[in-house]
Amino acid sequence: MNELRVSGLVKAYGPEARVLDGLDLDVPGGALAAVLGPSGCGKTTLLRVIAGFLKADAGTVTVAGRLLGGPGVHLPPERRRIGIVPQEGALFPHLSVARNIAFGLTGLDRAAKRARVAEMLDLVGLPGYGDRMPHELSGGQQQRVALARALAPQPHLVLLDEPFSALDSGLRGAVRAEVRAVLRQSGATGLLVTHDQQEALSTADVVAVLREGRVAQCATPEELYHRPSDPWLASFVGDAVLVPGTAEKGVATTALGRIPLAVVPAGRREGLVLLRPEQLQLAQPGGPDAEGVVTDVRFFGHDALIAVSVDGLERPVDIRTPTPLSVTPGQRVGVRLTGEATLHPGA
Ligand SMILES: Nc1ncnc2c1ncn2[C@@H]1O[C@H](COP(=O)(O)OP(=O)(O)OP(=O)(O)O)[C@@H](O)[C@H]1O
Repeated sequence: MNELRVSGLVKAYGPEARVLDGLDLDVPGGALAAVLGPSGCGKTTLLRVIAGFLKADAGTVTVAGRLLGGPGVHLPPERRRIGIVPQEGALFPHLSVARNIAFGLTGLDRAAKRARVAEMLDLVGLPGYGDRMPHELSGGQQQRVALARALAPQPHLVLLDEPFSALDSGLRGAVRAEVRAVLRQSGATGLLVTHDQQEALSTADVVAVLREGRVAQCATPEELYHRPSDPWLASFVGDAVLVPGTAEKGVATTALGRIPLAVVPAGRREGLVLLRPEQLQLAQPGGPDAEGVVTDVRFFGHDALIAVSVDGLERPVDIRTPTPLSVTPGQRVGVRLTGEATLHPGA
């Protein structure tokens, strides 16, 4: 299988700038992994080292069991069997769609090349587009051609560097879904670099979050969202409600109420209890629930975030609620908890 294994990768641009600091990452063959992280955390550097454009100072890169880079080994990019889908402007503007796709096809005769180009155009849903020039395509079509070009030489791994950032938001979701489907069909492993957490969660099979030159957590989107390893990850991936609490016998007690814990710590522990805003519900005041005053309402169309200053808590908490809205700022409300939380001891 086409699994990607990155082990102990170190890359510094100078004595002060160690961008990758012993990074480990394993992606199963055929899976699409997203690399997510704050700006400047080293996402592009990681991609460039894997592609072979940059040499690592230490560590190894292996794809489909082949050592591509490591001590004394540095295969050039064209020998790595890695396809690349760069950001916007990826296509050669003076070449037709067919010649763009055929660009990396070496060692095939003309008929075989033509057949492969046609196969790729079918795969990305653009049959008959071979004679068009890139400027005659929409942004979404251009990204599909870029994907076809990357997949044409049958790579083991495809690197996608923020490939959707130039598309408007309406188109982005559809193109993402298509790209994911095409990658699955091709069998290639994918590595998608993005700083858009919604994109990472909705598109990838696994998400690796980079922090300080290493992978802070690599997990399925659901696991990352519901079981982040620490409060920083919780706040970086999605909206987080973090409140002090005490855990005992699998239940956390907080100013918001009591809530079962997904992972039960031994004995009695104190720490930060993580909830997501959709786990908080508005309730009638004067009942058994925690209470507070609505301080702010942010409307998003399908739902809204209601900030509530809860008695006993320093800062307001966010509650995600369906619309139409039933509350206004200044109103006193009850707050009820649902689901399970995680406790981050000593945080
Ligand atoms: N050629 C270079 N020489 C010196 N420093 C560099 C070079 N390329 C990148 N850096 C630095 O390395 C760090 C990581 O850069 P990189 O482009 O890998 O981050 P990134 O996570 O892709 O960022 P972004 O999300 O903003 O694109 C940054 O601090 C950047 O300034």
